[in-house]
Amino acid sequence: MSSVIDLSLLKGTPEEKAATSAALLHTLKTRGVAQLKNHGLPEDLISEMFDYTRRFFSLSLEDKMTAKHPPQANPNRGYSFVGQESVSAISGYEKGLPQGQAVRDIKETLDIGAANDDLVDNIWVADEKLPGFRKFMEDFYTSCFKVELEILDALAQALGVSSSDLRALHSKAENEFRLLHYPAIPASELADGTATRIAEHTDFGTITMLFQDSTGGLQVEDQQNPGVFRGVESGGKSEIILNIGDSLQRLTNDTFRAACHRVTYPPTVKVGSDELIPERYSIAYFAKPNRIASLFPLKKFITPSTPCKYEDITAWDYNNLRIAKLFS
Ligand SMILES: O=C(O)CCC(=O)C(=O)O
Ligand SMILES: [Fe+2]
Repeated sequence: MSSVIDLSLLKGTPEEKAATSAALLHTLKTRGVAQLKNHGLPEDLISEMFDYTRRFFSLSLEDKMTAKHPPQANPNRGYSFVGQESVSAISGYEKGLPQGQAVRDIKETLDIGAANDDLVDNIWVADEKLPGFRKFMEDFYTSCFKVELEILDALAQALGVSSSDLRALHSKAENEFRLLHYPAIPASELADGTATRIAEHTDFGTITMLFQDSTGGLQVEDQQNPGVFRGVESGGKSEIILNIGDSLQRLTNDTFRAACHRVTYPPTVKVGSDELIPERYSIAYFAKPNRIASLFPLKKFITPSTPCKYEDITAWDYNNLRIAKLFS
């Protein structure tokens, strides 16, 4: 079955909406990720976003460091240089596996939040370094929020929960948005397993909407076959790759499990060869519940045969618990 889902059908007849929502749920539960087309974000806008992303990372290190991410995890805003953040510190978290196996991520990132966030300000390079960048990214964030709400409605329908309740949990748009650049490196640098592009992990929020260029290398763990990772080939830059994060896993008491994913060699490059792995750009929009929202599983998912698996915690406390390890 093709896992590319036409999101415009959510605006179709009630039958089309129900079938599309069900297909989304099924794909996420089996494959771990769903590839979405006709989601409403114009192709030109996405091209421009990749263009700005490329231009940001092409600035000198000195310029990028004028917007530097603090050395600690919080506030999670600004530019992180190659080596600053290590995702392997949290690999296996939701599986309860031992953590902290040291693998370096060879990536640089820029973390962005809502322009009007109550708690945390964004950290930008001066506008004259990259005119229009800030405005573009702030607007793009808002456009992603609209798509997020449509996806949440569809998931609510397929799960049989109230879509207004799920929307209410996300009403403040306290989301995060990350630009990523994986520089070109010789394949031999990844050969001994002490470095990768991004180590395996689950995202912390509700859902993640990811855009990737055509380089490849993104892999997701099959939900039915733990330990088996499959490549997610790019269906073009404007495709959204959707995955579930830890917060939705908790809210649904494991009905949905967060998809474990990583980025490594693209399929075109032979493992351990001395070929150059081409650079790669991606953009991730992490939809998160409001900071004050409770992540206690929703009533519908607590039954005699599926007893509650999680303690109560706010989304913000949970998020901070998870990110604390990333920059230590
Ligand atoms: O670069 C990618 O495709 C994935 C990035 C990612 O998983 C993340 O930033 O959480
Ligand atoms: Fe991720």
